[in-house]
Amino acid sequence: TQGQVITCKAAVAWEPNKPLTIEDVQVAPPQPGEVRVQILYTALCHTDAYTWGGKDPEGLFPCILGHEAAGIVESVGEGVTNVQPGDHVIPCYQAECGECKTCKSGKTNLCGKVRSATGVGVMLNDGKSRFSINGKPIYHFMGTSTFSQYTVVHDVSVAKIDPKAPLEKVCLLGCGVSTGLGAVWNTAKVEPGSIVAIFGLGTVGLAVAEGAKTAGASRVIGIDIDSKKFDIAKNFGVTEFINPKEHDKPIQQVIIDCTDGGVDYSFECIGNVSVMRAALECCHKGWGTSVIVGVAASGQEISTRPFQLVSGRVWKGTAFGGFKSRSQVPWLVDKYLKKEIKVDEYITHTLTLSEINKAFDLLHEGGCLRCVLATQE
Ligand SMILES: NC(=O)C1=CN([C@@H]2O[C@H](COP(=O)(O)OP(=O)(O)OC[C@H]3O[C@@H](n4cnc5c(N)ncnc54)[C@H](O)[C@@H]3O)[C@@H](O)[C@H]2O)C=CC1
Ligand SMILES: N[C@@H](CCC(=O)N[C@@H](CSC=O)C(=O)NCC(=O)O)C(=O)O
Ligand SMILES: [Zn+2]
Ligand SMILES: [Zn+2]
Repeated sequence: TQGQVITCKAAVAWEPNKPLTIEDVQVAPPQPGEVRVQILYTALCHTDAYTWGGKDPEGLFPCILGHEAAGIVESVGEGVTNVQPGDHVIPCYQAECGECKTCKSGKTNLCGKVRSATGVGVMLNDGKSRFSINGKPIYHFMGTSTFSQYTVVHDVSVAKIDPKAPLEKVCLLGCGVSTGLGAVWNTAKVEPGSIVAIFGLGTVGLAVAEGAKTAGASRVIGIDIDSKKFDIAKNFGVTEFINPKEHDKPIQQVIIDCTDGGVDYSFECIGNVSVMRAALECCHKGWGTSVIVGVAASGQEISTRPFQLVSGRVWKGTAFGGFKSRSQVPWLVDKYLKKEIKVDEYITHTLTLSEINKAFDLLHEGGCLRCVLATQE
């Protein structure tokens, strides 16, 4: 297949909210600096649903969604040295080139090398898509497009991992689990003894809980409007639960009252701007830090009284938990292999690529954390 166009199955999102259809898609060979990957397993993240739902200002249609996956390198373009055919890899929507201004800053995991292209659904080399159906281009998504049996990614957007790792599990390290852990370890830098509040107990929020537990937090307060989440959350380190629907007072006041003035760290893992405000305002004055992890819909804005910040609270955000993708995803995979972090526990459902619409339905049901799709049926 090297150097040839591959025709394979992919789930195409033609329009927002319209069911995806499985199509025969032509995947062009990788150009210089590109890697063609056979995707074996891909999970769905809430961000896929957000873009499919028309809430993403960068959402372009028709496109191939998907960004939490694992596979094997099929071929590489000219000049690619970091991976070779046969390598086991995790595509990384947050690139790491190591050479651009932001990579070299040492202050962030955001990489600027390919972001301008991935934000408009194309590849950097020629500004075009590698996907087409009978000559009609189909946009890439987040530089990964993993709802396909084959995809093409930039070489700076692929992490080589230990071939011993089960790809049907570690695909989750391509987004949700890594993001939650990193939000605690890299962005907030939670210290032992801290009181932590987590708003939203989906995969991302539960990974925050696991990160907080390993960081030595003394109390981990989980807040969710779905009380069914509470039982499972105990297994990830949540020690106390609050359902805002069961309280008359604003949730920030409920939390302040039960924590002697507020929490040390809070994490918003929903994408709701009102909850983002509550998450900031439940922090302790003088030092409490709130991290925005959730992705809010196009047009939404956050607000609070400036006094909240003047009086010492800190408002931050995180992308991919602050992890440098190509360097640190292999490290996370190794931690999983050493049983130092959970991954299997987040997988509540397994389906095939052709059942992807059912998987999107499941994502909106309380009982689903992550649904992993096998792509090679
Ligand atoms: N910043 C980043 O790098 C990343 C951000 N995300 C974003 O993180 C968010 C969470 O993702 P998932 O865990 O996959 O989503 P999810 O949908 O599985 O979890 C969200 C949870 O929030 C709860 N919830 C909804 N409204 C609520 C409210 N008003 N108050 C309290 N709880 C509420 C739901 O019951 C659910 O348990 C999404 O917005 C996603 O787009 C995901 C991955 C990476
Ligand atoms: N396209 C959206 C922004 C979506 C967003 O914030 N994405 C996160 C990752 S969410 C993963 O599930 C992210 O890493 N953001 C940083 C980035 O460089 O994209 C919009 O335009 O609002
Ligand atoms: Zn994601
Ligand atoms: Zn870079």
